[in-house]
Amino acid sequence: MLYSQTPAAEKRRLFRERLASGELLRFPGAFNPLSARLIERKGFEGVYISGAVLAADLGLPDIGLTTLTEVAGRGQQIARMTELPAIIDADTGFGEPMNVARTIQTLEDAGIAGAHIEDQVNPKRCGHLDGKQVVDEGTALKRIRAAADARRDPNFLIMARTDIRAVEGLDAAIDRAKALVDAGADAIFPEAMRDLAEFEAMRTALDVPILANMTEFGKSDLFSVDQLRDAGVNIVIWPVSLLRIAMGAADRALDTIIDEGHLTSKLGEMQHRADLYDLVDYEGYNHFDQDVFNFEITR
Ligand SMILES: C[C@](O)(C(=O)O)[C@H](CC(=O)O)C(=O)O
Ligand SMILES: [Mg+2]
Repeated sequence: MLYSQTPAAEKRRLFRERLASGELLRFPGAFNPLSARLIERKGFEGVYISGAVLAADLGLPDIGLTTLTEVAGRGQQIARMTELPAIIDADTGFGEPMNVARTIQTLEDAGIAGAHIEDQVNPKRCGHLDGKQVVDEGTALKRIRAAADARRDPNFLIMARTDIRAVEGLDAAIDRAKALVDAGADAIFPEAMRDLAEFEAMRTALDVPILANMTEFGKSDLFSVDQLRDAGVNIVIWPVSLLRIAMGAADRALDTIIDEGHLTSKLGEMQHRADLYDLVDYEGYNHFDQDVFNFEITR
């Protein structure tokens, strides 16, 4: 009822414990707070909060237009809806290293379990677009040092994302990732890896957890959970997938209204009212106070 019962510090502690176990943790992207509940209900290990989804949700391209306030606000709304740890996309940290420090503290306050900061130049763009540019190593390391020094909860996961693979190749990505770990990154998000061998090379080169981004229609092939586990990946995200699926379904449903004049043929594809009520726990509110809510739904 209402919100998550697990305090943020406890979510982070449990997340660190699971990450240390070496198992592959699956983090689908929640495109809103309600979908975070669904992800938890299905038994996933965590929730990813995507910058691309937040931008798209606002009708914006993913080119660094969103602000820390917007990202932290949406992150808080999503994180507090689930007992699962949430990892959030903090883009380039929203400015200079001092801004990065403030970003991390703000995300801690929002109840987030970890964040990734990337080494693109400002303004950044989606990691799967052409024409990306990355900052020099010194600037990238400063961002991560600032992030690691700023956190107050040592269990808040600082993940360094490097976009250098698409610009300078795999060897440069491995060198950059090693330097980012030395600067204090707890985990590495190697962006736009092309194939499994590249993930394996990253795995061999690093002692910290690595993340695989299984975003569709991008530069990486799409691998299964089993393939990624075998390659030694520790966290996998499907950042935009649920939004793509929901928007695809919405698009088709609008066509159906135009073509058929009603949505009867789509009922089987819809989340039933009973399932929605179950997900938001109407029953819990009913128990809390019969005067506030005393409604039953039957199929
Ligand atoms: C992971 C990512 O940073 C995101 O914002 O979700 C994007 C995803 C995408 O645009 O498909 C990315 O840059 O990979
Ligand atoms: Mg992003």
